[in-house]
Amino acid sequence: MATLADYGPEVRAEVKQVREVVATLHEQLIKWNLVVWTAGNVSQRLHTADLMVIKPSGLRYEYLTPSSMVVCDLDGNVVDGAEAPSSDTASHAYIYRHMPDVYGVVHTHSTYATAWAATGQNIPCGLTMMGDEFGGPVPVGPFRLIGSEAIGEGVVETLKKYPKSPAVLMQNHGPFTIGKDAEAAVKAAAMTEEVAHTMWAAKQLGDIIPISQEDIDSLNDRYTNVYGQH
Ligand SMILES: O=C(CO)[C@@H](O)[C@H](O)COP(=O)(O)O
Repeated sequence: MATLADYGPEVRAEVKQVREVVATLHEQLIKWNLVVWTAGNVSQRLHTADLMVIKPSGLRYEYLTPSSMVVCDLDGNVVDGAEAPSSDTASHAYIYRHMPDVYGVVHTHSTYATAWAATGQNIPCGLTMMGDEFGGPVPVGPFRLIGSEAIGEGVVETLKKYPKSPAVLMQNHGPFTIGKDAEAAVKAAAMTEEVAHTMWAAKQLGDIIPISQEDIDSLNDRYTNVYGQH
């Protein structure tokens, strides 16, 4: 099995940088109230080699450091790190192998998104923000047991049906989000929780007013191509 020493200086330099990024982004999961105790995980794929950096399993967030992040290949084998990698490593690896534009994956158990997952309901697209961020509803994925690539398969198969969504609510489990890097996937996790909360509150008040698909597409197009600094 390869070790990090088998890779060149460019790869080792990227590993160092990505370890820092991934360790620091776990602080954002706490800041946005997306995880409790040791639940949840962040990973980022490298550009210089078929490797990813992921959280160690079951370590409390306050003990996470760049050096405790685990480097794995895209089959989930450990290439560098003293700790055992996240329980969801094989699923993150599956997503990277099957979605070549994805360089960040995040899993949380954020409260409202996970409540929708427990009921097996898509979050309906009733907010302009959802048109922007998700291009439609936030979809529910199938129930899958933890510990293999089965969750990753469920995420990928669900996103084939909802290609604009950066999030899947795995049934009875919680959100898995993707992005062009780990920061984008963390943002998607925060946005998922925000809309899950608002749409839950809206349901308590009455019926959701749907937004037409044409308007959703227009919102998503503007947000993707015009919004922000270009
Ligand atoms: O729910 C799950 C497993 O999918 C995880 O979020 C655990 O709660 C945290 O697992 P580690 O990443 O610490 O192994």
